[in-house]
Amino acid sequence: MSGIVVIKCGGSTLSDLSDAFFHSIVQLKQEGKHPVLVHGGGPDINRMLEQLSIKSEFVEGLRKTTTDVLETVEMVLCGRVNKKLVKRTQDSAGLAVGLAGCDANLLMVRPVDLDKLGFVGEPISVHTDLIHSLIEQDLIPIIAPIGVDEDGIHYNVNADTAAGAIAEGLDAEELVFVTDVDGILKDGNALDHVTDHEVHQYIDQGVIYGGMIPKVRAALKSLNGSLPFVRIVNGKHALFAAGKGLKGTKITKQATIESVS
Ligand SMILES: Nc1ncnc2c1ncn2[C@@H]1O[C@H](COP(=O)(O)OP(=O)(O)O)[C@@H](O)[C@H]1O
Ligand SMILES: CC(=O)N[C@@H](CCC(=O)OP(=O)(O)O)C(=O)O
Repeated sequence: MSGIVVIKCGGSTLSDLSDAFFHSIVQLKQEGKHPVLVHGGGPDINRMLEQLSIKSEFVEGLRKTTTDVLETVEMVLCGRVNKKLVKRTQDSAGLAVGLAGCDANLLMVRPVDLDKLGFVGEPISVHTDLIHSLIEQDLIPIIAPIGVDEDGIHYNVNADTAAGAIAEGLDAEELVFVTDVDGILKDGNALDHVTDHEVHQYIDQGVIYGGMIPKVRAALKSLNGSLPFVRIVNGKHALFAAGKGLKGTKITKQATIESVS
């Protein structure tokens, strides 16, 4: 199916997303494209864990996920955050269906490292039939990043990683990371274009760090598939419908930079 646009909404920007943002996603659908939202919700998870006095820590950017943490992550992502996004989309006259990667075995994963990280999953395959049928019914899928393994066990998946895998699995024509900065910043300025080669350099130099690392890693992985470029944009001003012109940073492979600029 052509025209699929995967939009990853980061937890960092969820409270900044405007009505215009959701209107533009619905408009994109009306223009014949097929938006699919994948969301995070790290800050909301942190707040709930704190309220419940459940300790959690990050190991190399991934939340160590015990059984208690997993239960809280599912509650926050599949319950609160997912349904808020469904509401915002429907308030903008779209019809949305909220689901998680464990529904209908959409996002199949394996544990990254059970001893070190607990129930943290890395995607191994994506079953796209359900998403395709939702799209065919003119619905906008909104997906929480909970994966499932072949034994039916649920896992917490970094939302950037989940979005990259889902974009690849759906053969999306676009993948956009919506976050709380204007793109990849270097010396205080957002870069227009960055190549895969430069991304590696910036990670080594410490220009790209923290929460930006899973985004660029997911972007680089997707560039090995069908996508010619991946964007990182600020949720405060991102608008998707035709003619709006998404700003932010475009990540491409070295060889394709000229053809997509
Ligand atoms: N070079 C960079 N340019 C922009 N942001 C960066 C960079 N390196 C690290 N970051 C950090 O990445 C953050 C975005 O990642 P994260 O907080 O995980 O957001 P999200 O919830 O949207 O996934 C930015 O707010 C910033 O602190
Ligand atoms: C394994 C892992 O770290 N999962 C993330 C899932 C949410 C997420 O990625 O949210 P953001 O996009 O807001 O960062 C977590 O528990 O925070």
